[in-house]
Order: sequence, then structure tokens, then C-alpha cells
Amino acid sequence: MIEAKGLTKRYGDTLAVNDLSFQVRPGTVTGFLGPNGAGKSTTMRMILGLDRPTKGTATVNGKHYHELKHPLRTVGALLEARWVHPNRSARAHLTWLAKANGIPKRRVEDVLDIVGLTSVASKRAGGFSLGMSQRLGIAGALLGDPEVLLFDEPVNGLDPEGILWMRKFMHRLADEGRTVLVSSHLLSEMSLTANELVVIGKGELVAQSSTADFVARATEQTVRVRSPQLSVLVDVLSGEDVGVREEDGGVVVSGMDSESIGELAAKHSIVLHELSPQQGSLEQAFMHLTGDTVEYATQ
Ligand SMILES: Nc1ncnc2c1ncn2[C@@H]1O[C@H](COP(=O)(O)OP(=O)(O)OP(=O)(O)O)[C@@H](O)[C@H]1O
Repeated sequence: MIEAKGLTKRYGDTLAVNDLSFQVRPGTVTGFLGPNGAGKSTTMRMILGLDRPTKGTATVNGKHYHELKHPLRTVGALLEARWVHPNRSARAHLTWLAKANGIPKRRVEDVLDIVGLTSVASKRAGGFSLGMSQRLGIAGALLGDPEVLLFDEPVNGLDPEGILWMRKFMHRLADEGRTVLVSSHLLSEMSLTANELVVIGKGELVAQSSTADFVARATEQTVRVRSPQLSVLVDVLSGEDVGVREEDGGVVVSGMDSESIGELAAKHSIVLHELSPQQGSLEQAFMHLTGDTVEYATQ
């Protein structure tokens, strides 16, 4: 469990994180979502004890990072493509990390296997693709078999295969009961990866909820309807307090759920060929809720 309470960080005139409170529970992937400059990395650094909060607290399993007896056994992190000596092999790099942190050497083979790098473990890490480097970073984060894992923008720059691998891997870690916090500004990817969301904008909490609730709350619920008697249906709907707009040979109705539209059509003996509730996208929800907090909107 990760908990932020009134977490605040000021760099000179910049209030990077402002009175942020949220909880990240175990057994699920939580997406940490926000536009560029929203304060995600700063928050993660404070959770990991790499930056000191100006005010408030960030704890892991109820403790500040520096109070943890065995930090690497409690928290693992992938902050950015890590520096690895280019001439060092993946195995040598991990062995060095394990040694430096009092972790038994046999764990190195375990983590190489977990991230699927065993077959290239003796190759120079300098020749690794970005996807392989990310896996090596994750292997390092897993060395201490930590309960809590933080990933800062882990899919940035990855190809579709790498993205898919990362998504499945996050789910696997959560299924093992770990607490997984993943930051990203890639909204569509987060909608596939995260079950829970902590959304921030300009350092402040915008929402904390399940991904499904976040999208449902922030976007308009509409129903797409197709009918061979469309004009009759539109006439009937015009007597109701709903919005109707024509689209692709059908209509999109807002302000009435699919059950009510179906019943209304049945009452007037109108044949329907389609009656499908439309889910808003995470992009729409995000823009709606953070519209005035996007610092670097596209020009
Ligand atoms: N060491 C620092 N000194 C001064 N300002 C900083 C420092 N680190 C971050 N900031 C500022 O704090 C704000 C939040 O930055 P942060 O990197 O945490 O955001 P982010 O959400 O991770 O964004 P991105 O996705 O672009 O990495 C930004 O305005 C940034 O310029």
C-alpha cells in the first residue's frame, strides 16, 4: 500500500505537487495519469525518498522510505531507462546490484527468467533494444522481490510488442498481490493497463477512482440506434427530453438509457436494428476533467 497525505513539493516558484492525497492498494494496477509536468515523477521520487516533501507525507506500507529496514525488499522502481555500463552483461549488472544490496546471487537467475532475458543474459547490455533495457531495469526492481512496485512511464518509446509485454507483466505482478503504480501520459494505454486511476493535473488531485467509473463519470453517456423506421423513431424521441443527432445512417441519443429507448420503440412498434450504449474514451474523460490543468496543450 502506498499512501500520500497532503503531499506538497515546491521548487522555488514552482509548486510541482500541491496537497496531494491518495492511496494505492495491493492486487491491482493503478495508473498515475497526468499531462506533462503534472508532477508524476516528483511524486514518485518523494515516495522513493529521492526527494524531500516540502509538506505532507508519502509512505509505503505505513513507513517513510528511509524508515524501511530493507528498502529493496519492500519497494522496487523503474524510474527511467537506467544507466547500465554498456560493456557489462545483463547478468553482471544484476549480480553487481544484488551484491551491493545484500541480495543472494541466486535471485539474479530468477529475475532474468521472470523478465525473459535468460537467453541474452551474457550479452552486452549496451547492445540491448529499448524494450530489453526496460526489462533489465524491471529485473533490477524485482531483485528484492518487493511487494510494492513503481514504474515511471515504462512504455515510452516501446514498440507494440514491448507495450503488450509490459501490460501483461504489470497484470501478472498485480495478480501476485503486489501494489503496482504506473505513471503515464498515454491515456489509451492506461485504459487497457490500469484498473484504478489516480489522476493529477498541475500537481493537484483531479480524481481517484476505478478506470471504468472515471470514464463513465467524465464523459457523456450516449446510445447509438439504427432502425429501418428511423424518421418515426426520431419523431417519437422528439417528444422526450433527449438529445438526438444523426450519425452514419442512425442516430446517437443522449439523455436516455438503452433500456428506455428500447421500451419506447416497442411501445410504438418500431423495429430496431441496433441499440448500443456508447462508452466515452479515457481521452475524452481526461480532457474533460483536466482541461484547465493541461500545461502544455498542443498549439
Ligand atoms: N528538480 C527540479 N527543479 C525545479 N523544478 C522541477 C524539478 N523537478 C520538477 N520540476 C518541475 O515540477 C513540475 C512537475 O514536474 P514532474 O517531472 O514531476 O512532472 P511529470 O508529471 O512527471 O511530467 P512529465 O510527464 O513531463 O515527466 C514541472 O513544472 C517541472 O518543471
